Amino acid sequence: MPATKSIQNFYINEEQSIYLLSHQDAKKHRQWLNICKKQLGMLGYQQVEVVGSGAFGFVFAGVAADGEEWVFKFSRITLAQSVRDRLEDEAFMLSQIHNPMVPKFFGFERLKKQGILMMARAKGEDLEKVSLKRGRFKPHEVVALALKLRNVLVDLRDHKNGMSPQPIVHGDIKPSNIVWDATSDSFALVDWGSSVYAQLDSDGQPVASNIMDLMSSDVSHTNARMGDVYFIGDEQMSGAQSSPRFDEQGVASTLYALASAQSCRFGAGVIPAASLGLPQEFAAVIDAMLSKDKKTRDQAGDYFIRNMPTMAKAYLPELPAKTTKAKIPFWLSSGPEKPDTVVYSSRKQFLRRADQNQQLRDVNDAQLDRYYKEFLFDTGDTEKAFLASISRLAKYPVVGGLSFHWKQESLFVESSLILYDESRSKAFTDAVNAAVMLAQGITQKGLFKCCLFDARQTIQLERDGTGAFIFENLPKLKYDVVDVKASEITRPHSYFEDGKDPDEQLQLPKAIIQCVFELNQIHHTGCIIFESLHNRLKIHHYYRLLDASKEAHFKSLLDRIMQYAMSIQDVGVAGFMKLPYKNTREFNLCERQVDAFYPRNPKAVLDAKQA
Ligand SMILES: Nc1ncnc2c1ncn2[C@@H]1O[C@H](COP(=O)(O)OP(=O)(O)OP(=O)(O)O)[C@@H](O)[C@H]1O
Repeated sequence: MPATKSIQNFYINEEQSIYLLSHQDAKKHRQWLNICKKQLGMLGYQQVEVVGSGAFGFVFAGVAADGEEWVFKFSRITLAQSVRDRLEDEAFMLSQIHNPMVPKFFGFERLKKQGILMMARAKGEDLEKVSLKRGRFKPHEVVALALKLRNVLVDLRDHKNGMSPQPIVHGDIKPSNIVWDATSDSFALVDWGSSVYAQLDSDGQPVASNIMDLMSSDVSHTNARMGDVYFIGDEQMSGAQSSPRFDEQGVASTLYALASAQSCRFGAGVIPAASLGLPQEFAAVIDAMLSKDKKTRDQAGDYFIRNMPTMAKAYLPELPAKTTKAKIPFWLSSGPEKPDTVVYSSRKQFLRRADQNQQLRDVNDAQLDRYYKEFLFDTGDTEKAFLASISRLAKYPVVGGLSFHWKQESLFVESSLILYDESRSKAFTDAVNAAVMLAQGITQKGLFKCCLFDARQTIQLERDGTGAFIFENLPKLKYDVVDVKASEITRPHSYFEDGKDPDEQLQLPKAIIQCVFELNQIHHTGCIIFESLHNRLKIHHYYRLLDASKEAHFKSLLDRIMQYAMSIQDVGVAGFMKLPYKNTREFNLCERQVDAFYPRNPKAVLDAKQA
């Protein structure tokens, strides 16, 4: 497609809420997205839209003049050249695969440093998005998907170069890389950026598909690429030679994540597949595929490939849905605009504790978020799964706070969560429950807290050359008012006073602390985080006043906090969170959730229900 030559100067920013970028960066980011859209429009593509973004790129879609739907994948220009070159490798692998489950390759262009991969658009939505909307997938859905994925694995293993076997490894199978169309029930496997020709077959024997491989002296080295560390198996993680086993692992992780409403594989020790109401044989295979023991994993993988067609024939009618109760309460709220949720947590401290090799010691805050995935290596699986479950909560339009306190034999959870989309209640309940169950599986004593706020409301003030803040009118801290029954107001409520957080290095002016102390006398929930940088100050916050009679006082305190914030000179982060009641819920620690399988005789269950 030579016409793409006119697309120039693409720059894609780091992935974060656009509302947290500086005003200038946000403007640049929007401008670039608009340039992309406009350029694609000028090339004759219509209905151009952003359909996805990942760690490596940005994905646009548009409809060509002949009605065909195209996808354009741009690599992030901020990444190292070697990483950006992967887009060309991805284009090559995609061009090699001809499978109804893989989008057709259209072309690859390089414009200055910017690569653009063009391919057919897969119909539908990726399964991570579907999972966030629906919560736990139903047993028959998981089993049907398992059969489809098993068939893809077989196709990839059977790939040939002419007459010689040349198995392909996708290397990054996970929910967000599977696009599903509900109407036609069609699936597509996207993102071939980690794909390679397998070096070993599933029995661990070298694959010598061409003479070059045989002559290569480098056969002991891996050609494998890193997939998403939340989904790949142990061998791919540890740099073993590439083999079809990698994708078996991706498939097992994907099925597990969708069945359990999580965004990773690491929770399987605490919330095993055997506890998810799946058919017993199927659950056992998934748990064994996720096992720590290679032999068990491989045997289960073989069993999965061999027996999935039979397992998928089982009669799995949808059973009357039991309403799942949220283990911790949340409130529903509606508003004209949904929050763009960002989570701010004490996970750095939490991670540092689990970081035995002390690799995190020298990492500053901003970097830590970026390198977070890489630093997961030394953390325990359940801790990883717990942190991933908290990140999953932030994918919902929600504000609030959570505090998990592990003491002796119990876990205490204080919470205040407000969800701004009723249609997501069920899915959010599943996500919250997964977070609590994972927390129950953590044995180390300690405290973890997080605030979820709306990045759209974040106040940003730039400093001038002297360090003074630039503004015409001092922005105001916003709040909602919800008048709670008087009887509830008398209940004791907690304040965020658990000592100094080592992650919060910012020294706040005493006057601010005094105001926060006074605020604490008024019944409310909320959080405020001051993030002071050299050139600007960000104030993330949400406030919900629960005693309308105190509004005047409440408002004046918030105004005073803003005034005193103008004297912040120090650099760092500090914050306060206020939850409505102390120790909202107490849970037993629980190493592993109990077994729960799909009934052996579902008809009997249905008949009993009808009777
Ligand atoms: N051909 C396609 N058709 C439809 N949607 C697509 C297609 N390719 C990508 N997408 C969408 O774009 C998203 C991001 O694409 P992709 O996974 O290729 O990017 P990435 O930067 O490599 O992501 P990651 O960091 O997750 O590896 C996908 O999750 C999917 O929703």
